[in-house]
Amino acid sequence: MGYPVMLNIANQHVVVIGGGKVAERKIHGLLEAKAKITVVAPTITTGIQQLVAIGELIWRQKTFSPDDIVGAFIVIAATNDRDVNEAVANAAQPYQLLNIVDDPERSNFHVPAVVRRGRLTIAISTGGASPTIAQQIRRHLEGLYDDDYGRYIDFLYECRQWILQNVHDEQKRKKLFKTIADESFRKRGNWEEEFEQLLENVIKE
Ligand SMILES: C[C@@]1(CC(=O)O)C2=NC(=C\c3[nH]c(c(CCC(=O)O)c3CC(=O)O)Cc3[nH]c(c(CC(=O)O)c3CCC(=O)O)/C=C3\N/C(=C\2)[C@@H](CCC(=O)O)[C@]3(C)CC(=O)O)/[C@H]1CCC(=O)O
Ligand SMILES: NC(=O)c1ccc[n+]([C@@H]2O[C@H](COP(=O)([O-])OP(=O)(O)OC[C@H]3O[C@@H](n4cnc5c(N)ncnc54)[C@H](O)[C@@H]3O)[C@@H](O)[C@H]2O)c1
Repeated sequence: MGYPVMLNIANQHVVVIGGGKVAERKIHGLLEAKAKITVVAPTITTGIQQLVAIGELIWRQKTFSPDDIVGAFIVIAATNDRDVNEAVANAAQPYQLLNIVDDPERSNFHVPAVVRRGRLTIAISTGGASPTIAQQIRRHLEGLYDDDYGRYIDFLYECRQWILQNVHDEQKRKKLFKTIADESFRKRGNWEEEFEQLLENVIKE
């Protein structure tokens, strides 16, 4: 059973071997997390070419060699050649995070399907059973959690930071956190005004 985590990979070095359709999909997810990406491949998709042109990542136009992954925090082997992907697996150090797109058994992590709504992240994994089902569940959840929900989550984040800084009474904090996380509060939609009012009331108590 996999152990789910949220990795902070901002400014971390990621090397993607291969520049096809699957590599492009992984690159989009990595860019959202602000990774520093190097792609190693003799040819890349037009989508990746555009990202190279605007300086979002570095392309080394070559076939894989073991020195390409030295110092990488994450290594993704995404070529269409099983032998090359295996060579990448053999070159990786045990402490590197390794995803081989055609060999889940030799990978030490898989990439889940993801819904992002503001600070909310929902990751879906079927543990290699069916990426297509993971995609279906993602689409289903995208319908349940809309952009407004994301704005609500971001609002909660701002409130939480403010409360942690300014409200030192633990009972009051708990009451505030609980109230703004209530479904009825979210649905009424006057988040800012209600929060101001709530603060006044709770602080007076
Ligand atoms: C979720 C998602 C994330 C992402 O890639 O970003 C993802 N695959 C997605 C799509 C997708 N992948 C495939 C198809 C074609 C239909 C089909 O075959 O079913 C489609 C659908 C499509 O392309 O539309 C084929 C496929 N995938 C893997 C193998 C090899 C194998 O299983 O051995 C093969 C056969 C290759 C071959 O032909 O040989 C392996 C993996 N794919 C994973 C993740 C990991 C397990 C996640 C899990 O189990 O939940 C894992 C283990 C490793 C990894 O890649 O991390 C993304 C959906 C994103 C979204 O839409 O939200
Ligand atoms: N994990 C997944 O989500 C998933 C989904 C579909 C397919 N797959 C698997 O992923 C593989 C890649 O699929 P694709 O559609 O992206 O393939 P693709 O044909 O679009 O791209 C292959 C890429 O690999 C590069 N490449 C080939 N030899 C190389 C080498 N020696 N060094 C560096 N780069 C090299 C090519 O230049 C090209 O950029 C498929 O073989 C399939 O088994 C995985």
